[in-house]
Amino acid sequence: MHILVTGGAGYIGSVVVEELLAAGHAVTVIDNLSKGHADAVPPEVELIRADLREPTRLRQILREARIEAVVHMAADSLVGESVQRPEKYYNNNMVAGLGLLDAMVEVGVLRLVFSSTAAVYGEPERQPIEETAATRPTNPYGETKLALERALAWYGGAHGLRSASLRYFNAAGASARCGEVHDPETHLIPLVLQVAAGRSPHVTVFGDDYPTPDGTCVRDYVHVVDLARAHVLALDGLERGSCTYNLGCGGAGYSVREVLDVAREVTGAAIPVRVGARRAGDPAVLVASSTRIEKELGWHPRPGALAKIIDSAWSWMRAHPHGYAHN
Ligand SMILES: NC(=O)c1ccc[n+]([C@@H]2O[C@H](COP(=O)([O-])OP(=O)(O)OC[C@H]3O[C@@H](n4cnc5c(N)ncnc54)[C@H](O)[C@@H]3O)[C@@H](O)[C@H]2O)c1
Ligand SMILES: O=c1ccn([C@@H]2O[C@H](COP(=O)(O)OP(=O)(O)O[C@H]3O[C@H](CO)[C@H](O)[C@H](O)[C@H]3O)[C@@H](O)[C@H]2O)c(=O)[nH]1
Repeated sequence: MHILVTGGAGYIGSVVVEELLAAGHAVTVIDNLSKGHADAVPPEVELIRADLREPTRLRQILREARIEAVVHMAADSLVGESVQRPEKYYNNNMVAGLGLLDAMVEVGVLRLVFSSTAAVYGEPERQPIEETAATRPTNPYGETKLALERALAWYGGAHGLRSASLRYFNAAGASARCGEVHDPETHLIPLVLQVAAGRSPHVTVFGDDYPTPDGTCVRDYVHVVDLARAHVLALDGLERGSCTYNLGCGGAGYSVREVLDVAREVTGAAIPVRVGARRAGDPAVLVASSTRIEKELGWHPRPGALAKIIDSAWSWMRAHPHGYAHN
């Protein structure tokens, strides 16, 4: 198929593009490069530098490139910022998302894989979290992602749009070509590795008084390459209808202190730590049950996860000490 990847110059998007190509699909990327990097897009893929909120351009791209399916990853995705600036998230995640759906329906592109998030669950009552758990987002980021998920269900009924909403837990790691470069960086693993590389003096642990075994937050880190492979499976799965899947590694997850310990083993660096205040909006534990996608689509994240994830990110960082060459 010819697939349009929105946000394909971003961290996860660039790896999804690699996996789609490896599966034999043709790919076009649309990205406004607000956060993405032109160099993250493989040279054989057309990168259209445009904003999703350009409706005429969007329809033209869908028609002229004869797009058959869309992987929609373009979004703003910082939980804290979304609380400070809800309008930015309602605009870019919900309004722009709805504009994309309208363009797709008008042009007759009726297959979509959507990047959703564990943030739709808010503070879940039970771990691991199943897709049937209550969705009660605690920030505008999760709220706007959930709003688009719900719109997808209604557009499906009315217009025959088939969709897969993939609720990612914590994406981490790198492929051989693509790694995580955000400015500012807010994610734990790249921040820890910046300290290991001597670029920052210490990691701040956001709270050590959570009701968890060592007092720090527990998360479910999933290798970005495994995550990307799920998109290929989800596209194939659309033949059977619409669906919603969690994407995590399950198990017990890893606390912030466990992440630090594994990073020390992988890098051989001391990685000094300071304990700071809790970060607003951080649930204590977020661990996925990914049983549904394992059973229905045969997706299996690779075992031995965290050390391999951190090792891949560390290798990429050392090979690309200045990140990407262009934006
Ligand atoms: N990183 C995670 O752990 C995580 C977890 C859950 C969900 N997600 C979701 O996965 C997706 C990708 O996340 P990421 O970490 O790769 O983020 P990212 O910021 O690296 O990538 C997003 C890309 O979208 C582009 N973009 C944003 N708004 C756009 C617009 N209006 N028009 C065109 N391009 C636009 C940005 O330039 C960027 O390249 C997002 O939808 C995010 O909400 C990420
Ligand atoms: O400097 C830091 C950075 C993070 N953390 C902690 O490390 C854990 C992971 O934090 P990240 O910022 O790496 O990731 P989040 O769990 O906050 O966010 C991820 O999960 C969210 C859903 O809950 C969203 O989907 C978001 O896009 C995705 O990156 C959290 O407990 C956080 O408090 C620290 O202690 N210090």
